[in-house]
Amino acid sequence: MLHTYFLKQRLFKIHNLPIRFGALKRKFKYVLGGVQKRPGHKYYFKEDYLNEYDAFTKYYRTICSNGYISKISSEVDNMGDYCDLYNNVSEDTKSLQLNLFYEPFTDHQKNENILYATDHVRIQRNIDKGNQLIATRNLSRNTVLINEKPTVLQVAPLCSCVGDSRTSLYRCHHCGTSCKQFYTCDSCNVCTFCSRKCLTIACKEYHVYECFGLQRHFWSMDDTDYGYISFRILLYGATKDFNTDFTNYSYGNVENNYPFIYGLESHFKDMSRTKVNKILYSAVRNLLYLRNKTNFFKPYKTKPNIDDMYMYIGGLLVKHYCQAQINSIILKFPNLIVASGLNISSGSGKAICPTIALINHACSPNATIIIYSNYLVVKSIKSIRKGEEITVCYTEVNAFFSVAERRLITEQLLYFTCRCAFCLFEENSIEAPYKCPFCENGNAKQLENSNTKHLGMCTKCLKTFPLDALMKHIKRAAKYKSAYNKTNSLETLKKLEACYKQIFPLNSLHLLDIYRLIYEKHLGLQDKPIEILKYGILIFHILENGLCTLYIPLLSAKVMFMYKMVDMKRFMDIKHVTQEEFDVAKQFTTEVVKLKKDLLFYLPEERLQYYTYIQTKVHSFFQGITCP
Ligand SMILES: C[S@@+](CC[C@H](N)C(=O)[O-])C[C@H]1O[C@@H](n2cnc3c(N)ncnc32)[C@H](O)[C@@H]1O
Repeated sequence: MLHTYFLKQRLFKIHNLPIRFGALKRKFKYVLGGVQKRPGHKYYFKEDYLNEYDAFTKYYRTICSNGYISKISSEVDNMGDYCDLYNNVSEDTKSLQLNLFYEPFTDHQKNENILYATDHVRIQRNIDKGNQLIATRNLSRNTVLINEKPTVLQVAPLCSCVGDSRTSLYRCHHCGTSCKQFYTCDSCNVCTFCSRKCLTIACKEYHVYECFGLQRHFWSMDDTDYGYISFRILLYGATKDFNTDFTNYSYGNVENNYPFIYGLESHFKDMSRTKVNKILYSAVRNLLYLRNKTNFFKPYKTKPNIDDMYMYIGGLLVKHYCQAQINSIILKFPNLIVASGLNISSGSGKAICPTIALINHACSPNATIIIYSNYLVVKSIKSIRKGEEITVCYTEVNAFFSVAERRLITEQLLYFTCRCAFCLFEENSIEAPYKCPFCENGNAKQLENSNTKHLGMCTKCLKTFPLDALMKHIKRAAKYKSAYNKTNSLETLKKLEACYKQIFPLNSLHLLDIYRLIYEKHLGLQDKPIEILKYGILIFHILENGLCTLYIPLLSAKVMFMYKMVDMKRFMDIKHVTQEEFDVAKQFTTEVVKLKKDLLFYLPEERLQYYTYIQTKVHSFFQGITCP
């Protein structure tokens, strides 16, 4: 029995295992995956990651002692006969396979320091989010930023018991290309490859270990299970001697991307116990499969301390499972479904792309990931300013949920509290709502401690100040608010606005609500156009400040706003405005005119011409107006 075997191997004396194993590995110079190891490689464990490793060994010890290990072990040992995978595939299906979506990108400048990226981006460290990608110049929409081939890929193999093979589309198991002709592995007849080269590499590097399991659906391959991809990352690491050294400062290496996979975020420590147990179970299962059903460990069987090796691999499987959860890109291939009308259950999967994994999440993102056959391409979906962070949306959250709802989703599913620009802005308005008397637009909060109950502290300059004066305004504001709710009078609302300006920063959401009410409910065509312009501009300023970037609804709203101004009969009659009003209006119209470049790629030509006409008209009006 396996557990007795492990017992014999003194598997449980593992407290100082990393050090012992480091020495062990150097001693072994072992052979993995049929590839002869080069001598002299360094092996080490990073202090930070001992936790996954320790957790695995502890779990293993527990399930060995309560007999559970024999249950998993017999599950692996009794894996049934393989199914009739692939036999049902007709000739017709084969003729449906086309490499429709291959689109090589050759026209962009390569980044010298980041593998697969264009020179439009660079890496920066952020205290809250770790690595982030930053735009090195102003970018227009639809710009290619990264064009990456997955380092590790999971493509669910085609099988009649998983999906209807007659309407399925084939993808290369190794590189993901959708292909016209394919080759299959002789022994499993399950995995399809686009070329003999892919087949040979796959068989040599990892397929030899997975072949048996794939025939028997050992891995579920569904969206929420990362057992298979963690196994594949491990096998990729094995071909690179688990070498996690990177000597120069550039990010990514085609020859050995394992150090960069190894360095990916895992959030192991943030996961719930149930989740961790699921991962540990998957790791044990994979480990037993490797041990019982493949010759992965064969080169070490005769060596002492083979038990250390098992624990080391188990720890890595846990680590890679966690990393895959956080960093894999789910491949749905919707472009293929739309274009071909095919069910592509066989074509879906996951990809590990260390360069794309540098991109952080945002609830209002400025880039997206597109799948082109065997490439994953990151393209901008908005115009991006130089220095702005490149972001994509990881999950089904969007800016229309509240910050609390969005954070609940990222915390539960992805183990981090979202700190994107949009969330921070909203958070500040809720958690530290007050105006700081010392710095412009600083957000201050009330200190919680009972001794300091009447003290406020600015989150920006960290200075404290008495809240008494603010409290007076807050009381007064409450009075005005209830009065407004009863009377709906513009006069009261303006008093509330004045009061809010004493309490909240000028770009706060509280003031936005007031401006919106005034603009949408109280100002009509009979009012002074300059008043309308003033409140409209205030609304746009707050929105832009919050959203941090330019995006299409905001842009078209701005132009529609200008259109409204042009349409107002009395607008053209304005002869005199105050210097202040004039400056604000001029600055705004100049900004809008500058946006033409952005509009250029957002709008069809007819609409663009129309919008440009409006912009120019209002702009020239303000250029021509006289001031006292
Ligand atoms: C795919 S990685 C992105 C690169 C990562 N910053 C790094 O240093 O490796 C995802 C991880 O980045 C961090 N992250 C991404 N977006 C974030 C956000 N909006 N707020 C806070 N952390 C974020 C989280 O730790 C998340 O698990």
